[in-house]
Formats: sequence, C-alpha cells, structure tokens
Amino acid sequence: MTRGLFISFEGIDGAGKSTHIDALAAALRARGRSVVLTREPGGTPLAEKLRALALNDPMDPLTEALLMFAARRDHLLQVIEPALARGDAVLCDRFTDATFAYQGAGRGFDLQVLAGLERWVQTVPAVDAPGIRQPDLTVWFDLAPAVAAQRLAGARVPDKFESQPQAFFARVAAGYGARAAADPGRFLRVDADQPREAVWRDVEAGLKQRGLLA
Ligand SMILES: Nc1ncnc2c1ncn2[C@@H]1O[C@H](COP(=O)(O)OP(=O)(O)O)[C@@H](O)[C@H]1O
Ligand SMILES: Cc1cn([C@H]2C[C@H](O)[C@@H](COP(=O)(O)OP(=O)(O)O)O2)c(=O)[nH]c1=O
Repeated sequence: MTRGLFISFEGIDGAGKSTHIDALAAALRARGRSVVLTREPGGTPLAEKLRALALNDPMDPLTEALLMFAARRDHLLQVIEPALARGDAVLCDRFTDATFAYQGAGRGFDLQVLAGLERWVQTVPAVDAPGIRQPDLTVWFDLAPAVAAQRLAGARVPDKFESQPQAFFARVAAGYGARAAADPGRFLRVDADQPREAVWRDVEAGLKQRGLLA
C-alpha cells in the first residue's frame, strides 16, 4: 500500500498558499494519488466552528492558542490520521507552524507552552513515542509583509489577523524563519516574490528533489 503523505503550506496572509495548493493537488491526482485537501483552523464541523470564533472574536493569546490546538486535535483525529492510514496525500493549508508564527512570534505568547501543547495534541497512536505527528514536508511561501499587503489590498475583506499592522506580519514572518531553522529537513522554503509560474516551478522542483512527485 502507498504510504500516506502529509504536506502543510505556510506563510503570512497573502503569500500565495491557496494559489498553489490546488495545483499540487491536481499534480498528485494526475499521478494516481488520492488527495485530501484541508485547512487549519478547520477541516471538520467542530473545527470550522472554532475557526469562526478564533478568526472573528477578540480574545487573549492563550485562549486563541487553545482554540487553535483544540481545532487541530479534532482535525487530526477525524481527518488527517484516517487519511494517512489509507495511504492518501493530505495537503493542509496551515498547521502548527502557524500557531508558533501567529500566536507565538506575532502575539508574543510563550513558545514553551506552545511546544507543550504541540506535544500533547500531536501525540497519536500511529506514531511511536517519543515521536509526534508532524508534516512530512512544509512548503513555506516566504514573502515580505509589504508585498503580501499589496496583494491582499482589495482582494478580500480582511479577517481579524489580516487586518493586523505590518509590524505584526514582520514578527510572524520571523517566527516562520525560526521554525524553519529549527527543522530544516522538513521545510521547503519558496521565494514567493516571483511571478506565479516561477513560484509553482520552485514548488514542483522541491517536491521532485525529495522524491515526493514523479
Ligand atoms: N506570485 C504571485 N504574484 C502576484 N500575485 C499573486 C501571486 N500569487 C498569488 N497572488 C495573488 O495574491 C493574493 C493572495 O494569494 P493567496 O494564494 O490567496 O494567498 P494566501 O492563501 O497565502 O493568503 C491573491 O489575490 C492571489 O491571486
Ligand atoms: C492554523 C492557524 C491559523 N492562524 C491564522 C492565520 C490566518 O490569518 C488565519 C486563517 O488562515 P487562512 O486559512 O490562511 O486564511 P484565508 O482563508 O483567509 O487565506 O488564521 C493562526 O493565527 N494560528 C494558527 O494556528
């Protein structure tokens, strides 16, 4: 049976994740893989309710982090783990790196507490201790906040995070950089400040190089 494959997509709002997730899903399906496209926070009825709260209601950083991880636990158990057990490819628009980047670096919430929650939430029967479930690959769309803001201007109505000032996104971007530096083997950094076709070529090349795309 084909081994499951778990790929997350990360980057600040407007970096171009959504633009390329569908293309990767199509490329994998064209090669005969079953693909589950999903997102965080969200991906299950309960987690989508938590998403609506987390993205719209004001709350303190601990409450926000707990909602993100509560949504993640439900999503992991209901959707991601069963899909990986079937041998599917799971493409997830954001995962735990986003919590470290937004609630940790962006809001300034304690990274040690986040690391503890990560360990609790991502401990699953299919992964032998002391390991935890992590994406096999994280595609990180790296883009300067000023460029992302330009792309988003007029493109959609901003949610609670998207309406944050650029200084917030500069911290979030640095947070992603720190996560990537701590686990370089898992991260594929893509320069998102290029035309769409060039960004896609880099995504495709990175996957091919790792033997994840024929
Ligand atoms: N390489 C690119 N160059 C210019 N604009 C882009 C590029 N990639 C995406 N966009 C546009 O930027 C906006 C944000 O892209 P999107 O994929 O929704 O980002 P994200 O999902 O990371 O928030 C969209 O309007 C999209 O059409
Ligand atoms: C997964 C996750 C997302 N977020 C934020 C980042 C985004 O601003 C928002 C939703 O992400 P996203 O789905 O990328 O938004 P959109 O569909 O509008 O492109 O949630 C966190 O703050 N922490 C998290 O753990």
